[in-house]
Amino acid sequence: MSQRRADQEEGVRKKALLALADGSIFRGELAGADGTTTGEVVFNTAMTGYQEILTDPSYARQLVTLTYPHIGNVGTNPQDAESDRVQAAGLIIRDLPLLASNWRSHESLDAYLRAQGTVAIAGVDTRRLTRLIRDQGAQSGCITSELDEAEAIEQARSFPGLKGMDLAQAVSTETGYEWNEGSWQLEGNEFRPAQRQDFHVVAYDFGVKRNILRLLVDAGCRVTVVPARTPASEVMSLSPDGVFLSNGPGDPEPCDYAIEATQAFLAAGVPLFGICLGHQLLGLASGGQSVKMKFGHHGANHPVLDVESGQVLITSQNHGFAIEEDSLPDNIRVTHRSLFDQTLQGMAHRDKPAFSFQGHPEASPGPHDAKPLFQHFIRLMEQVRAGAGQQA
Ligand SMILES: NC(=O)CC[C@H](N)C(=O)O
Repeated sequence: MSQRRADQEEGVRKKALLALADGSIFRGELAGADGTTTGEVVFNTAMTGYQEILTDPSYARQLVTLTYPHIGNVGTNPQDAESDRVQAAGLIIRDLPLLASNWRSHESLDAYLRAQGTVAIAGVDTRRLTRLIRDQGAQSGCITSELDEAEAIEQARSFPGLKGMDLAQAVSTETGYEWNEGSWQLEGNEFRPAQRQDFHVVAYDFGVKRNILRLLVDAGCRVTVVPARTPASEVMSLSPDGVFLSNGPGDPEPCDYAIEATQAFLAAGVPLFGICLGHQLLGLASGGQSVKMKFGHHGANHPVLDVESGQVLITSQNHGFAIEEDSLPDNIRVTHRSLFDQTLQGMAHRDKPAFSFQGHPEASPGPHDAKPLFQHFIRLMEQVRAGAGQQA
């Protein structure tokens, strides 16, 4: 059913601007909440999944530019959120359609953003902005419906950038909980209930996306989610078959508590699977180094080479930091590389049951080519349980 967006007409007409730290100004109209927001400006090239992107905790403190020009066509719904709220610091789009139309839609994007207090700007020349970021690198920005140009530039410059920022503990859950919900099913428009619970997985929440937890449940895991700063000893007392290191925002390097815990799991030979920030933490815990990328990878169609099989996976990506392949010790083998820039996309320990992936096998949004990695984690837990193997 179509929803007329009469309630947002006023908001769309109100002027807003985006200022970058380099002094660039983009003029547009306010979409979402009135006010001012700052963060690191990045671009995402996915053509679908704006609600999943907005609610992905890995986007904390970032102003997300969506390069697909029409954003809002299918409205928003309660099921597609990857966490309990909008996590991106702001949204930058070309065109906010006048109608939101989809059988699952509950609310227009504009109304949703306003309810969430998220400042967004529409009518921006996102192609110019994306080229600027691609050429000069991600930079700090400010979206405002209330400041003048000079004030907005000053605000943009006051945002220090994500390098050195530990945001994982800022977005993590305060208390542990059990997660029992499987993936969303078209039939019945509902989430698949947990079926088997063959393995107990403790999942660190550094900003975890719900679809990761759902795919662990689908794969036959009982999932206990724990806060980012939970010591390894506490996790070990839960007798997990495996430990999962989640995605999350910010720089992995200052997360010393998580790096330390990961080292303890490696030493104990517990099966480990890391996604995105979790991959970076495994890299650091293994002796590697992380770097801030020029503008990162944010999209849903990035080709990644599976080094051993020679297969190319089309993947979902969202990261601004990376582990440097050259910094990895000899006991790590490279399993995946980006075909865009050859950066490290996946690795495994040769002598421990630990592996990780830089992209997003849970997609949401994006293609499912890398989804078999969840089965790989299951096989690893099976092998360790059977005492048959120590390699990822
Ligand atoms: N999605 C993620 O987990 C992102 C990891 C990290 N914050 C980065 O930007 O590289």
